[in-house]
Amino acid sequence: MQPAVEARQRIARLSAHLNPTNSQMEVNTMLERVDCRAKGGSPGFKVAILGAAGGIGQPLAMLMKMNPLVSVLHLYDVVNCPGVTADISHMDTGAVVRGFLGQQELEAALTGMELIIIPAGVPRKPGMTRDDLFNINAGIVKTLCEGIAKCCPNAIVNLISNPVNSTVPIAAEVFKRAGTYDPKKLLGVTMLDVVRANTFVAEVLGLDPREVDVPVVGGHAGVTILPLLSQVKPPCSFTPDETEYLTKRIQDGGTEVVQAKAGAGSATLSMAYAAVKYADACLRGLRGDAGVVECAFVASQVTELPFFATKVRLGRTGAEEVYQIGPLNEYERVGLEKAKKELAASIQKGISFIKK
Ligand SMILES: NC(=O)C1=CN([C@@H]2O[C@H](COP(=O)(O)OP(=O)(O)OC[C@H]3O[C@@H](n4cnc5c(N)ncnc54)[C@H](O)[C@@H]3O)[C@@H](O)[C@H]2O)C=CC1
Ligand SMILES: O=C([O-])CC(=O)C(=O)O
Repeated sequence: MQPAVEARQRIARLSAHLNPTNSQMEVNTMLERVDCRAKGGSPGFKVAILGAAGGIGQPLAMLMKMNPLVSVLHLYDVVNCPGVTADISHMDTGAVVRGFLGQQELEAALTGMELIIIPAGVPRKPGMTRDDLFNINAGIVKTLCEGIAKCCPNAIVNLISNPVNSTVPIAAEVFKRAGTYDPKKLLGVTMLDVVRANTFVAEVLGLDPREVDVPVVGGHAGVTILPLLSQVKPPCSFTPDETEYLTKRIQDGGTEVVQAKAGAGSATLSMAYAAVKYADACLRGLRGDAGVVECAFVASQVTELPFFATKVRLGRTGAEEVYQIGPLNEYERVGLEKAKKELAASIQKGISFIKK
């Protein structure tokens, strides 16, 4: 074809794409066509975000588009995805971005993906617990995981949707039913608890949060969030008052944001930051980097419970090693018993949702 003709046709396609009378779906299709030179061939991983148009999804999509380990970024949601995709796709970073709208495009969104991040679902309002989200979010997570089992059974899954203590067991049961369950690849994201713990502990110690490492074990709701202040690095000690203040503030960090947002949702920006920090660790593990260790809520034999959050080593196949809790002081031993009691019920609730 003559270069001039080709250029005119390309401009015609672009003007069609920019025509405000296009429906959302047409814009979506045109975006892929206009994107014809972008083959997604740069080195990196293929990542999908499910719930990409939400409060967490949008900043998460932006930060993943900035991650040099990502070559292809699929954005999926049941609403507003074409707009978010168009917006993010203009960023001059390496990852090729494609948008997918609605259940009929879920399979296309998932096919070929290596890491799936799921922030789909409703957030809390003041006065609610994370468990109050179960009735809506359980069904959403089930449907999305059925799609993953069918279209990308080998992908690593980072599950953010609450209540994480129940949605991770739900996902495991869906994958077991489909015959695709690999416990190493299903990771409940508890990174925000660690991010908060590092921040609040650094404040008390007068340190830079980037120098602080606080293991947070158990789960992701109230008393199941158990910061291990006796294992903080750099080594330090806390008074009983400091221990009480820090433990409560870390456990109630989510509620602090829900109340401050006063009905407009829960943590989104700090969560997107934490999700990207965690996804980046997963991608470095997949690449084969040594010594990538972060906390996550995973299938575990560390306690008598089938799932528990501790530090895990991330490698080419996912969570390749689940670390023990380590030595606890008396305050933490009491906290662990409370955490396990609540966790056992939340895990069972998730399992029963699929088995019923
Ligand atoms: N694990 C953690 O540390 C944290 C978890 N969360 C949880 O993350 C979830 C999302 O929170 P936000 O982004 O603030 O909520 P949001 O309501 O702003 O966004 C959720 C998005 O999910 C989409 N969605 C709903 N059903 C869907 C489906 N079937 N398939 C695909 N997408 C679907 C919605 O259209 C919306 O765009 C909530 O359950 C919240 O509790 C929030 C903060 C921290
Ligand atoms: O508190 C919520 O509902 C959201 C969440 O999980 C968190 O911010 O830790």
